[in-house]
Amino acid sequence: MAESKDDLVDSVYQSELNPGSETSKTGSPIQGNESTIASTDNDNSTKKRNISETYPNESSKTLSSDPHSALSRRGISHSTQHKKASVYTDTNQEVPAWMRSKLANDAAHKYDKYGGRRTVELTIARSEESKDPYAKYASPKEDEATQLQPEDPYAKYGARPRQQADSRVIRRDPEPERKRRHNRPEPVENVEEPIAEVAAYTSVPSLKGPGNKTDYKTFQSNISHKENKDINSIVRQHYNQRTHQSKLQGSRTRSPIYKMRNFNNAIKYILLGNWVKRRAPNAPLVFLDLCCGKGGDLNKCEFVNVDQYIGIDISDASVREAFSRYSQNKARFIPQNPQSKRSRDSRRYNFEACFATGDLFSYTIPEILEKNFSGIIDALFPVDAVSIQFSFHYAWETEDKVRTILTNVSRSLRPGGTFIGTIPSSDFIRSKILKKEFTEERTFGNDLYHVRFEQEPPEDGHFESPYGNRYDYFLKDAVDDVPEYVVPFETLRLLCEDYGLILKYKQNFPDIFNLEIPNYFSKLNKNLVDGMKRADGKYGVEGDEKEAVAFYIGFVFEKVGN
Ligand SMILES: C[S@@+](CC[C@H](N)C(=O)[O-])C[C@H]1O[C@@H](n2cnc3c(N)ncnc32)[C@H](O)[C@@H]1O
Repeated sequence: MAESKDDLVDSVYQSELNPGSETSKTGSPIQGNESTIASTDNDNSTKKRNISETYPNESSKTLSSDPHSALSRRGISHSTQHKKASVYTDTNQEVPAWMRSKLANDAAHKYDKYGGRRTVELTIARSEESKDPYAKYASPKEDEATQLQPEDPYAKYGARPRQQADSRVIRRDPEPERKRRHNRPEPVENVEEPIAEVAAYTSVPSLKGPGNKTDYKTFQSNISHKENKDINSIVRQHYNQRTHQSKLQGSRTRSPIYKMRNFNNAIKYILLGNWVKRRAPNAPLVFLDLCCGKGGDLNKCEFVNVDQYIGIDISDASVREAFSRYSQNKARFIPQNPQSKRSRDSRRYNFEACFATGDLFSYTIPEILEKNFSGIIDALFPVDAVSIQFSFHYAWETEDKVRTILTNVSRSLRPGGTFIGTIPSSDFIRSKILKKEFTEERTFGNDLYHVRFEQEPPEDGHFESPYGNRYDYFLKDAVDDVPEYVVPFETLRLLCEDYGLILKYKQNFPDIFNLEIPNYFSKLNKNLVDGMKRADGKYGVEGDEKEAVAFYIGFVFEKVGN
């Protein structure tokens, strides 16, 4: 267990603290020190958390009657102008109330507001799904009239023992004092990998990418001894490598999945556009992006008029990229209230943002954020929307991980706030199993994507436990056989209820697109729309892409309470 916050921190990146100046020494346009990036290595493989056995009473903080004072970004910047990010701060100095109690108590009681776990027995009802909604997505045995069976009754699912510490994970040394003093981001490098494993990058002939405009270098990861690594290590390495390579690949429009990427982005625009809601007309809109990656959803946050963005991801290279993307596109002057933001410059980000590196499936959000953004929980939480896009499936290795991320979601959201995500469809997977559309290598898919199960999936499509049902996922030019886990949706729905999250919406990607895109065509960026134009002149995906996108669903839960 981490004895102190310092145990959790390997390095911190922060824009130059330079109130009054608009340009930091790193060249990023900043205002005060509001644009801050923090990196907290929260890899759980070498640490354990102490989670209490009962939830404390839900203590959703009521916002101050003046929402601007309660949630104001200025509030944060003012305090931090005098007091740099908390890593530099003596713990004896003034700290927020919740943190004082934390410091006074055993570390085990830290962040009680974020709660612990209780062991609950869920009786999972059988899915009422009676027809196969995936029959229309091309499959070799489409004609065989195979009915979907009802969902497995996961009446009982014990948590698996916590993963043992993995000594193979190379931890970064604490950041040298010199770097801390200068508060500068480190140059991008693959910090947790031995040099040999990143040789592919050092041997790239030109750092400017392929010389010929028509060349495109398809992404391939290079992770050795995957079989001996835990999922966090593989995932982080994979997304770190992807971040580095994406700069060298050539024009994105040449990617074999360019249309599919645009399609997936359109889905996310639709989901966020329909479900991110401001609390009140004059209240700032706060958005928490869990597993934010390279900040691919920053544009969508501008689209839905976010005022404050918080992004967290386990991949440090991705987080740095997200911060850099944000810094380069941040509006020079950000209107300070939602009304004046009607005149916001839509080509820029008219919101404040902060980014941190952390393992969201093993640590609470205060543990990840507070060390570097002292007071942030009091100032910005609860938030209006929590988003987790294309990432939740990595958590379904163990019940512990799923409960930790759901605690993070639920404790972060205001009542009425929304939890919005995209995950692989368990119904789609079951449909593949039932139709026996698997090769002998336990694989289904096509030239664009495939799914390979670690173990023979049960013939009736009902996995014994809802957790730990691992497969390797491949998507050309994006994901290179990275392990993921089945997310049995009915289990997710019932678990969410347990966390005060009620299902409002669930739809597969093709249906989201077909039903909603007419409302969005005129609102979406022209390049995005043009990037979905098919050979037949219509818009959407085609060929192998159809099945690859049908693999996913979007969901929305709402936090209940008052
Ligand atoms: C497919 S990417 C999605 C990125 C982004 N949400 C998007 O839609 O573009 C999955 C992301 O999940 C992140 N991730 C996986 N496990 C994580 C964990 N335990 N904690 C935080 N982030 C994690 C990865 O680093 C990666 O950036």
